[in-house]
Amino acid sequence: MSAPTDPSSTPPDEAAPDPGPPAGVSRRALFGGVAAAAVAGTAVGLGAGYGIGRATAPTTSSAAGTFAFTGAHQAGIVTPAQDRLYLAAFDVTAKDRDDLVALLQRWTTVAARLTQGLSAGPYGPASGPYDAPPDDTGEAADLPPAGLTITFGFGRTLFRTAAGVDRFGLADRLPAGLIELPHFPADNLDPARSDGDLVVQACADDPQVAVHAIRNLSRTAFGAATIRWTQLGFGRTSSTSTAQRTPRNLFGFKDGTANIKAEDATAVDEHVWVPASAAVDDPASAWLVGGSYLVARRIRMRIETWDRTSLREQENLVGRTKAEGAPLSGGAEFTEPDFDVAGRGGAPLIPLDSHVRLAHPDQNAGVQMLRRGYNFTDGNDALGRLDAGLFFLAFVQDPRTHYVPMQNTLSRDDGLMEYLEHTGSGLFAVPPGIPDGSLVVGRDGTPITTDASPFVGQKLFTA
Ligand SMILES: C=CC1=C(C)c2cc3[nH]c(cc4nc(cc5[nH]c(cc1n2)c(C)c5CCC(=O)O)C(CCC(=O)O)=C4C)c(C)c3C=C
Ligand SMILES: [Fe+2]
Repeated sequence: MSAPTDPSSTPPDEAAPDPGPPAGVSRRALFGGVAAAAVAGTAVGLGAGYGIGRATAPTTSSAAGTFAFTGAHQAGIVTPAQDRLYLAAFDVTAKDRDDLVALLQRWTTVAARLTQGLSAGPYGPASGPYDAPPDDTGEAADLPPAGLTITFGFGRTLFRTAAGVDRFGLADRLPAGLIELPHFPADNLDPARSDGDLVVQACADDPQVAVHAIRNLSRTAFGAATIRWTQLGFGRTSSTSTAQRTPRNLFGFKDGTANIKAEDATAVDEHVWVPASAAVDDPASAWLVGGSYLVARRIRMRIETWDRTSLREQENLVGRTKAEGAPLSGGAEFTEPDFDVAGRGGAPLIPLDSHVRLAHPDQNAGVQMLRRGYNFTDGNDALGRLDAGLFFLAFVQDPRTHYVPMQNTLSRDDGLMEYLEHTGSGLFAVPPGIPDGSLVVGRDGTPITTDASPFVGQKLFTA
């Protein structure tokens, strides 16, 4: 048993900000783990001042596996999709605006620490006052940061409850795009897997790191917010960078081929970030400029039926080959589909009810979305069928133009729908990032936040 720590002692990493370089102390410092030169992936490039920052292009320290927490946009959107997801939607129980702000401040501090490979609190899992619970739960103590990103979003009910109550004085800040999603044909949504006042998306290359993040944020929310629903995901179903290979979904098809890639700055600007012009028409959304909207849909896939479907039918439903992911009109994976090419019988090679035809920008007024979904399996039903599918996540500039029309088309006409059932749903406004250099770190590389520090979504309360 280790010796009790003097409760009156200063937490190890809460010394005054220091202009010297981060000393490379571990998040798991007390277990002698990974060096939190983690912060180095970004801080080294920033020089004196040591803001925890991100350059325009997403940066990571390959050695430490960290993504910067700050930047114009939150990490976890255009940063390369990691292999694992743990997402949690929360209901806010805080009674007033100040308590809500305090929660977001605490979350900002913890997220800044965790993403940089530090423990949730300054003492870590096995130190601090002996008669108090440790300030970190400990299950990630010996693990590397695993590229952890934590992304926060706000649901419509944060601004106005379903009954129309403005709990936090935010009703006049409800962005016009944060709509109540309509009922789509064949939706079978479970309210217990839908909506929420707040959402936290934790992505990492190690599931334990992602779970640790949500657990510690949930713990930090005690008395102010409770978990409403969660979703674990594995095997990302999209690539968000040209450097990534295209993964496969549970139907066995490559997924993410035609996704927006981070390197395509024009497409990202045009389809992902909320532009300044949005605030001209809708001043309530001014705080969201530089942010995005997150659409989350839990889509159960009828795996057993699919597995009894011929390869020909599978390919026709998707509109691409199963092996390579090439369009049925010919070429290789990244060849543009040609929807006009017809087969010998005169029918189009890419069927009219195929998924890629109906989801293609040509059929959707040119809109694109940044898909960032994950596979899931959540056990089985009473008939022994897997409760498995695709947890569809997409970041879009405006769900009214970039999601709802496409989902209506797919739900109505997509042949794939026979094999799908939408069982959960959420729409969240994702605020922009915290400016580079605005969170200070101390000598040991630890973020030091005060009541005056910026916090995620701050503009919602001030702008
Ligand atoms: C509303 C948007 C979409 C939902 C919901 C959706 C569900 C879904 N998709 C697949 C499998 C594939 N989707 C593919 C492409 C694709 N899908 C969407 C949108 C939604 N998918 C778009 C915008 C695109 C790109 C279309 C294009 O520009 O060509 C593909 C092909 C490979 C790829 O480009 O990613 C597959 C395969 C499943 C299984 C699914 C629900 C469970
Ligand atoms: Fe799709």
